[in-house]
Amino acid sequence: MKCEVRNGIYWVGAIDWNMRDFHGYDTPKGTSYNAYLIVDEKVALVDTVKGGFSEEMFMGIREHVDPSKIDYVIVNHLEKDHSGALEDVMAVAKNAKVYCSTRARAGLVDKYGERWPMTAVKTGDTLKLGKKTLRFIEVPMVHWPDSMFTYAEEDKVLLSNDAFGQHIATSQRFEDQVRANIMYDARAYYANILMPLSSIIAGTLEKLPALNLSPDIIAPSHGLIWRRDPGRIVNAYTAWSSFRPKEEAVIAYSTMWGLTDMMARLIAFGIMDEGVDVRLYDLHESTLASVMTDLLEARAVIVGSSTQNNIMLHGTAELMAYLKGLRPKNKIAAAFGAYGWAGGAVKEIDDGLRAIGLETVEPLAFKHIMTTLSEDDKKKCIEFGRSIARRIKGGQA
Ligand SMILES: Cc1cc2nc3c(=O)[nH]c(=O)nc-3n(C[C@H](O)[C@H](O)[C@H](O)COP(=O)(O)O)c2cc1C
Repeated sequence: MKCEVRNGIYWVGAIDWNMRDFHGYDTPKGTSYNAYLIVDEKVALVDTVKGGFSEEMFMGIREHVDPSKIDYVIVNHLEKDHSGALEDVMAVAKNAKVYCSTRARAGLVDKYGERWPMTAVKTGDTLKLGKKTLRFIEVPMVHWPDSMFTYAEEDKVLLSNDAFGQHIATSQRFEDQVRANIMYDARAYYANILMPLSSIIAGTLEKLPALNLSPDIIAPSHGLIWRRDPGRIVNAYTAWSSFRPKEEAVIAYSTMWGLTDMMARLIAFGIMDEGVDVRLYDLHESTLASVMTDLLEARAVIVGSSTQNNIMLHGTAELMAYLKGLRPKNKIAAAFGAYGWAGGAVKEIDDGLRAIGLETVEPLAFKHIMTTLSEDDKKKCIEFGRSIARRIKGGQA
């Protein structure tokens, strides 16, 4: 498949239509591994693909050059979905030299030894290919300590590796060619992979103007390339990394016999009554990834579970572990749920939300052995939702 990104810069990646779980994050739409070939007097390959997809990448490369003619392989990131085919490339491109960050070099030496000539580069270092210049920008922890961007200076193409990506497999390569709203997929990717790195990402974004980067095209290592107004995705990252919230709430809960579900629905009514958007997820029916995608922009997260054997149900426990790792910030948080005798789940959730550092409100728990709520309890649920919504809007709870 031929795809020119701009002036001799080609997409030569692979499409993984069937990828459904990416290091534990649900990827219902699959993904792509984007490698880029830059053809000038010298030929550079920026990133490779996941192991097992080498032939698809070589087919793309052969559309433009004989793979043995590759002079440089730029490793923007060590992770196996990008460097998995490096060994295959180096076996064919016998004279190629590897360029990567110092940390990536250490990782490559660890795995492969000093098998190939490898040059460690730092921010501002350049590599001349002829008319084209590649500039390297280290971006540690966007996504791993070794991560790096490569900027094709004259063509204003930023090869951003894991930043600005989306997990989606499509027959098109550019975002402007796709009818679906890719911003949702970009948000899902950010929420489930990059959220815990937000303060570092915010700091990196602040530094970019001083580096004099003004990309016309942002070409990430997963999903579609941003060609139409790439500022949109940069602005979205600025908002996401600073946890700038919208007036929205997410309710996520688990239930055995439906009482906690009833509470959740009534809390949602209260939130809606105040004119605030809410989304509700039964955690035994929903993916954690979809919850996190909405939670990223929501001002409030309301987590529920009934008590089973003194603790929360496993669906909620999984969410709490997921939240702990992804470390959301700037959120109002509340716990709720039903129990039959001594309870335990709601306190456990409340303690967990506090430990994450969220702004918790007084939890709501009802003791009911039978799955029904009194009229008074129903009113309490609605008022619980209303008070959270008022807080979301910045007024008094
Ligand atoms: C298998 C099982 C174990 C339970 N364990 C506890 C428990 O340890 N402590 C408690 O207070 N209630 C316990 N309950 C009672 C439920 O928490 C109670 O019925 C609650 O109202 C159910 O809410 P739900 O319909 O949202 O699941 C248990 C119920 C079941 C079915």
